[in-house]
Amino acid sequence: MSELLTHSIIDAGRWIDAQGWCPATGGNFSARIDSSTAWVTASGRHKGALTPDDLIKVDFDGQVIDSALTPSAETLLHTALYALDDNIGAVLHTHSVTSTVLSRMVAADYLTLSGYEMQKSLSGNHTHNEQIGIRILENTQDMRALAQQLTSTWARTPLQWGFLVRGHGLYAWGRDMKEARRHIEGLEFLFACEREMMLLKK
Ligand SMILES: CSCCC(=O)C(=O)COP(=O)(O)O
Ligand SMILES: [Zn+2]
Repeated sequence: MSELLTHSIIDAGRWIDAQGWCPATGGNFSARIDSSTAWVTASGRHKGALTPDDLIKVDFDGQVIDSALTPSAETLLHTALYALDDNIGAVLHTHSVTSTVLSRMVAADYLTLSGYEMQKSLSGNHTHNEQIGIRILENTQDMRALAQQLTSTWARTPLQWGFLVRGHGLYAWGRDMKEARRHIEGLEFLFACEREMMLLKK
């Protein structure tokens, strides 16, 4: 089971790198093991060339279990998501050009999307006609503060599919790695469309 999980992270990393969404050690990934632990990528590794040795078991306080390696600097965002929603099985974080730029072009707390058929790539969406909001959190190097932003926004309104961190990148999740991959791919596609629309309107 654990081997399946670790390989799902390694495969996701190769795929994300092939899309150009995790340049220069950017991004990090994780998969839930059980109700209190997850596998997360080690900090500072190129996420397109991960091996099983680059994966670390952590608890939901971000504490390392049985490893001398340093987990992702952003581990607390992954573990906060697992603690917030028992249905989250995998989390992917990308540093695409589109997510980085778009999150700086929109000044508001939410990016609103509507009118796109590809909204249906996000679970629970059955029409292009709905308005969907993707929360934009303010970036900070203080991961406890960023995890706190996430937790307090969630307490007001639970988030779905993913969120942006301004000038930084995208987090997306799913019930399992397959769904997390669909959500990150769907969101990246929708963001690319939105960025293109904004540029054409200028
Ligand atoms: C050059 S990447 C800057 C850190 C970051 O935002 C990231 O996603 C990667 O950090 P990690 O510690 O997971 O390697
Ligand atoms: Zn990052």
